[in-house]
Amino acid sequence: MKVLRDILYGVSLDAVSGDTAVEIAEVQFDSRRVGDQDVFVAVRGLVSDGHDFIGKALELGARAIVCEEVPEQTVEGVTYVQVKHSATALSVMAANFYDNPSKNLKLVGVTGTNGKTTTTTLLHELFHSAGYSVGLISTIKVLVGTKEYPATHTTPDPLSINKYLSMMCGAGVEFCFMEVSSHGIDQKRIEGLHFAGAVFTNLTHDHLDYHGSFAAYRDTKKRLFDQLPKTAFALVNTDDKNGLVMMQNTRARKLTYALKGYADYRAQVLESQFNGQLIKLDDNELWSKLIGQFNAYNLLAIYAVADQLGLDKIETLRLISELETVDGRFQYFISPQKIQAIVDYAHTPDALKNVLVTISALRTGNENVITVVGCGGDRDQSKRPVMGHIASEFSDKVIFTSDNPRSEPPRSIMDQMEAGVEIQNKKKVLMIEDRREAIKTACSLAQDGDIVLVAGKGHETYQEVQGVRTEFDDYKEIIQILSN
Ligand SMILES: CC(=O)N[C@H]1[C@@H](OP(=O)(O)OP(=O)(O)OC[C@H]2O[C@@H](n3ccc(=O)[nH]c3=O)[C@H](O)[C@@H]2O)O[C@H](CO)[C@@H](O)[C@@H]1O[C@H](C)C(=O)N[C@@H](C)C(=O)N[C@H](CCC(=O)O)C(=O)O
Ligand SMILES: Nc1ncnc2c1ncn2[C@@H]1O[C@H](COP(=O)(O)OP(=O)(O)OP(=O)(O)O)[C@@H](O)[C@H]1O
Ligand SMILES: N[C@H](CCC[C@H](N)C(=O)O)C(=O)O
Ligand SMILES: [Mg+2]
Repeated sequence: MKVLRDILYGVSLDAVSGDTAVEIAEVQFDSRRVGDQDVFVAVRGLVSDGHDFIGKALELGARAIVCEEVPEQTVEGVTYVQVKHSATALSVMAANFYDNPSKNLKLVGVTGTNGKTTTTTLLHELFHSAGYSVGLISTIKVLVGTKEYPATHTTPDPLSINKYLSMMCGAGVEFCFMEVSSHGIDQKRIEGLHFAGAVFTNLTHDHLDYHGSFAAYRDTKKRLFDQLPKTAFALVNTDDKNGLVMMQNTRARKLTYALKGYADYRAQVLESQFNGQLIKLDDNELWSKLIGQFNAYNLLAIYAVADQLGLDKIETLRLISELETVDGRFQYFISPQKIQAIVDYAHTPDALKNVLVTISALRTGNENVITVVGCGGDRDQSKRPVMGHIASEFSDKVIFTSDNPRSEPPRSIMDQMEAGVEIQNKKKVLMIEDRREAIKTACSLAQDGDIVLVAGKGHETYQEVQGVRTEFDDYKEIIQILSN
């Protein structure tokens, strides 16, 4: 039990009616979860409005209501708190309710279009192998030390975030690495968190359906850096043209990393192969099993974070050289018939291009590249023709297929991808709606030495159609097909 007044500490209040000294069992933002003596925060969403569920929350026993508009009919004995912005209030309340756990460990947020899961997962691995107890909040999973919980979002809702952080504090976790998505920032899921540092990986085309424009998407990402305290570090990739923009208004210590331009932390790729790459990092040479220039950026970022958090540089380099590929990120398999398979989570134009350019550069002869790719339903439609163009331009054969069509007809998503294919590349394209059939066909077209890239779903273990998820795992599928 916590006292409402304490839970509201730091929330900017417009008006209060009723007692704020009441005891509260839990904070809730979903009326369906409300129990006796909870405080219900009514948040306006994209589909519905939490204010419409205040009555339901009261029926279920809510003791207090936090909202932007107090209902005309109020209930005796209930405390009503009016705020400007419920979602912001919810985050601050969630942090208070769990005793501000982000202040009791070192929390580092990683944002950017691509590389968040890779960077945070590698940081978790690195610090774990350096002997620390570490937390992770990512697209793939949440880790409290080594205990694993399933992820629902890349950046979960504020109650979940603070609950996990509080569990981490209880388990003696010293560092937590967390992905910060633009949805998370926009929906104020990270408000009220105390960050020790933040990293910006890059900014390219994604989520324009949600943010409306690239500028709005960029400004949303920037808010993570605007929010940092003076004691934190802000580490940005300055090879990305928006790197410096991120730091414009931050109070944090400004740090940069780059492969191309001048920066505080620098690296250079000296040699690349299918089994890894040789990187010069801070004047030391390092062999990593992670492939592609984009991973050189990720490795440089984690090296810089480790340095900022006080790890020994030489020990860090040794540990980085032992890091394994993250699930579903450039996962490589070579079949008995010498067909090379790569499963990668590239689901944005930039990621797809990076992966295909990396594959091209690693080709030793005239192996063909056969790409299987789709685009998610109910997500940014404008990236579909761009991804269609990239897939066909950088592959010898491309099969457009389904990738979580959600509520959309798969064929129409595939048609939008195909619309981006230039006339001279049209003959490279096949359209196979069923993803399993698409992968099978790609494998049957492949000859000795050829490369089959299956892009877009990476670690995902399901295919989502009309709200129903059926088991599907690209990596398992392709291994099974190629092993028979
Ligand atoms: C588009 C989007 O981000 N939507 C998120 C948003 O939902 P919403 O605005 O539709 O909420 P709503 O259904 O309108 O409900 C409004 C309020 O009424 C409440 N409600 C609703 C119904 C009811 O009976 N009672 C009730 O109290 C809801 O709990 C909510 O507080 O708020 C919900 C509660 O926090 C989120 O679960 C939901 O994520 C949906 C499921 C989602 O798919 N989000 C994706 C796009 C997302 O967030 N992705 C990013 C990553 C992107 C990337 O990595 O590239 C992420 O961080 O995961
Ligand atoms: N630093 C990087 N720059 C560009 N592309 C990258 C980088 N790191 C990874 N990628 C590509 O992007 C894909 C997604 O990587 P990752 O899962 O790490 O990104 P993310 O930012 O977590 O994505 P999401 O928004 O879905 O959470 C990878 O499979 C790879 O193709
Ligand atoms: N976090 C991203 C993941 C996209 C992965 C892709 N497989 C899809 O389902 O669109 C999103 O929700 O947009
Ligand atoms: Mg991620």
